[in-house]
Amino acid sequence: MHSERPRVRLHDRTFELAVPHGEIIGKIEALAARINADYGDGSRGIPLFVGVLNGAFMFFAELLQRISFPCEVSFVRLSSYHGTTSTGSVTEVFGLRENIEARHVIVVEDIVETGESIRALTDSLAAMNPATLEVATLLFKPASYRNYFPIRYPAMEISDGFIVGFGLDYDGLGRNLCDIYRLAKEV
Ligand SMILES: O=P(O)(O)OC[C@H]1O[C@H](OP(=O)(O)OP(=O)(O)O)[C@H](O)[C@@H]1O
Ligand code: HPA
Repeated sequence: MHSERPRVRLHDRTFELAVPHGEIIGKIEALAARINADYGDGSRGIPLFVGVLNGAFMFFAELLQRISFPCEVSFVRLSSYHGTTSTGSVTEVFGLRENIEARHVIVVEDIVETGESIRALTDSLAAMNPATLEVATLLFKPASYRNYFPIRYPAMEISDGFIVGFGLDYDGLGRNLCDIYRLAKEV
């Protein structure tokens, strides 16, 4: 049967609408309210939000506009490559200039799927001795998650399937879409 959902074509694939813009914003507002309730009393000093480029740029901007306590922002980039040893894939973290020791840090991701990226990032940041370290993510795929670090602040949980839009890409395309789309089944 033909689907009525709006579709976009990126490279060789078709994606269909999964989460419209208004619903995304509603989820971000609810998440910001939770974070404001947890951090807003000032007892944690000036928390630092660390956005993970590239994918988190749109979620980061929408979330931070709704944070009501004084805070600082910073960005990091993760770079994955396959090592020559049996340890396999290695992920390095670039770009953090702040000293995060004894600070309250919230990492902001677009999506947490297997948790490999967030494991590399939280391991690396935890070694710098922050007072607390939490993860906020626009999308969380619990069925794929294979990490130990708890994801305290997911805006949305989603089932498996490849997602684009609102910062997320398929081979470089789709980050500018204001809605979230899911890879359509081939017919
Ligand atoms: O939980 P995982 O299975 O590790 O997947 C999630 C990671 O994958 C994406 O990054 P990507 O390397 O595609 O970079 P991008 O942010 O530039 O799109 C996303 O931004 C997360 O960092
Ligand atoms: O579903 C996804 N879409 C785009 N990038 C991703 N990185 C991990 N999962 C995804």
